[in-house]
Amino acid sequence: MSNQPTQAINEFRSNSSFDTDLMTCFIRGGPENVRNHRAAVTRVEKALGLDDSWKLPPQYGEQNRSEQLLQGINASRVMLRDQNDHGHELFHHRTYNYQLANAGAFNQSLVIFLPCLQYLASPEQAAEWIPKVRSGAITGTYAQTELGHGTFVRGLETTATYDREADEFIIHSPTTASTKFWPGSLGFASSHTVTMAQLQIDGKNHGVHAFLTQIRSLEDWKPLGGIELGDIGLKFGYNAVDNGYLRFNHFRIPRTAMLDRHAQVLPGGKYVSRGDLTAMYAIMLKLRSIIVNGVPYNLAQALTIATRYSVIRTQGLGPNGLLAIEIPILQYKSQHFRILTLIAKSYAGLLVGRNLEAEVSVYLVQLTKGDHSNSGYMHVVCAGYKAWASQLCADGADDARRLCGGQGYLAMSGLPDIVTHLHGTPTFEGENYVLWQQVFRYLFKCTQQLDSGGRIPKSMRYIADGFQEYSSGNGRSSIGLKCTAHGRDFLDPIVQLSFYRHRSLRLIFATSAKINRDTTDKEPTTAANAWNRHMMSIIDAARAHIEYTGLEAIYAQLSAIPDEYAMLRLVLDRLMNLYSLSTIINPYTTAGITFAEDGYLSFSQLEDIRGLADELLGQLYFDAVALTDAWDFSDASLASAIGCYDGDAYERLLSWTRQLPINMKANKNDGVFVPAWRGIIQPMMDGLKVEAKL
Ligand SMILES: Cc1cc2nc3c(=O)[nH]c(=O)nc-3n(C[C@H](O)[C@H](O)[C@H](O)COP(=O)(O)OP(=O)(O)OC[C@H]3O[C@@H](n4cnc5c(N)ncnc54)[C@H](O)[C@@H]3O)c2cc1C
Repeated sequence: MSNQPTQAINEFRSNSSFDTDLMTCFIRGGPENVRNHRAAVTRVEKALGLDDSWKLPPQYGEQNRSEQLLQGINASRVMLRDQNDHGHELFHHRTYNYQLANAGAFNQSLVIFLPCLQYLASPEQAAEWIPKVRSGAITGTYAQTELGHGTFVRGLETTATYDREADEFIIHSPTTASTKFWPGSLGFASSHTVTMAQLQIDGKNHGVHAFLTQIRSLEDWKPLGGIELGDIGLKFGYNAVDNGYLRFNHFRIPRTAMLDRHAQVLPGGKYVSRGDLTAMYAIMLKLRSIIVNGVPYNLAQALTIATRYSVIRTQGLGPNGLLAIEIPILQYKSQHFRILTLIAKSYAGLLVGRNLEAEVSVYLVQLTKGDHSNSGYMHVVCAGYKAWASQLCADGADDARRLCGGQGYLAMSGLPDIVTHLHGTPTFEGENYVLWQQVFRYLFKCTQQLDSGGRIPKSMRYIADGFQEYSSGNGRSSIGLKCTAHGRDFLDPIVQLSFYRHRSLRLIFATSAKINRDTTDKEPTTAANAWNRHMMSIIDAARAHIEYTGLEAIYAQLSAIPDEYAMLRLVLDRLMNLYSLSTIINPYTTAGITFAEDGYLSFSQLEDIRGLADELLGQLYFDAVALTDAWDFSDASLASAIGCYDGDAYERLLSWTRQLPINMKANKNDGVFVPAWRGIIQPMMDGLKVEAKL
């Protein structure tokens, strides 16, 4: 190990402005959580043989598809066992290496299959099945998506037809497009699924319902008769899990296998609806909030690697090429800006996620009391934050990868796996562009209510307050409004919230006005066409609303920070100021246009904001390493040759490179890669010699 990089990285650590351990406790929710989590991760890493950071992690060897899956299934087994042996649920939502739980073969069982039973099953069904899932006696997944339909659930084609004689359902895949395709752990790791299928009784379709379906024998794990299934192959990411396909050929299950908390089929075929959507809402909201809470960790993983590497890597002789020694790349302003604004986003995601979790918990209690009054609002909040957080973190992690230059493109940097994993999140559990529309649909309804003199929910009060100012004539009445702040005013959260609020109101009312105009003009178009025509404005407005309420959530969290973390206020304030201001002036995105396009913020105000962002970057420079250390990722969980805690990137990368099986095998043959030499290169050379003679 060489000392130089460790010294460089430690210099940052000793110059940071806050206590890293205290920040870890803040991030993880207290010292006890930190201790328990560290102990569990250490046990799992040891059991998987990952605890020596100088040893090449197995995934960088020559793993084929089968070996990747085996490694993933084994890791999942170890996590499940650790939870059972030590009585905790730390891996229910995230794996030991912080991937969302659906990336682990049996974790899928806990993150989605289990909640389906908790919220969709009757008490009797739940009592029978839940203990089996918790202990691992059965493993399950959630089979909704089909080849032909993912987003549009009503379009699913799998059928569950009631057979009165046998008192059973016949589950069937009538077309190629109805093949279940994508569910995690479906290929080989699950014994059961919750299958979403169209319920048919006496030729009448009752819509999509959930059926607990055993798909494999618990004796020999063979697929049951009438079932064809398997893995869907290599994916962009998520390769340690067996996302699978499944076809049903008139497969029979008992009538009691329909999860019947909110609808039941009685013996003889009578359909009884309890009209209770609680269950569906609860699961969807919970899963989305898990994503919102999970993805900032993945962004922070990518940034931990990129920050450590940017401190130890030196390249070039300074901005003018005039310095005598090469400088750490973090000193280049573009690197400095990108890393710190991304770190700010990871903390923004953490705080928004925390706020959301609290809101979801309150809502779930309301639901258990039969109070649905908040359902529309909570649906919007979870959909919007899921779309916001998944995009922010996926894009951010990819930039973190680019921040490491060529090395970031190496699998052994750990970054491609983090990035590709994150890039699944904008797609599953509600495709983001579809979710943005759901957010706006709710906002649009609010504006229609106000137009007709009605009232809107209290949680949307800012829209009611802005109604007079912003609503008339395509939002034109807001055009003359100007922000009056200048200079250091922009560091005031109230000022920041005021221009996020302005932008959101303006876009919501202007977009609503455009849709209304198109549906009521002389040549009216249908509402659906108007919607489609203005979809990009719709997405802009929905985003602006979520970014405004997200910033409110961030400042609400900061103002309620417990006393024991008061010492962190300064650095967190700086970070959140940087997050809020750099969203407007970031030269790499066009998101800032909507803050200024109507003249609300002037050129000189934007310059003030740029100056303040610059000042914040300077204040946070030496905090960069500590801000990422504080997330407390072990070396094994990062699986990065260039991002280990000691900063010894070059030595470790070269060591791992030498351990690559392809190099080890070649070295046994004096550095010759025999199959390439014997099979291709040698015959080619021989051919060239013959040609040359001719
Ligand atoms: C890693 C991963 C894990 C998954 N795990 C599971 C699982 O466990 N169980 C399961 O059932 N499924 C799973 N899925 C499937 C996933 O839920 C679907 O892929 C997702 O719902 C998107 O649906 P789709 O593939 O049909 O995309 P499509 O809906 O076909 O989307 C394609 C494009 O069309 C656009 N589009 C579609 N509809 C609209 C619209 N109304 N307005 C505007 N644009 C639109 C989208 O924005 C997108 O750009 C998983 C997927 C991934 C990637």
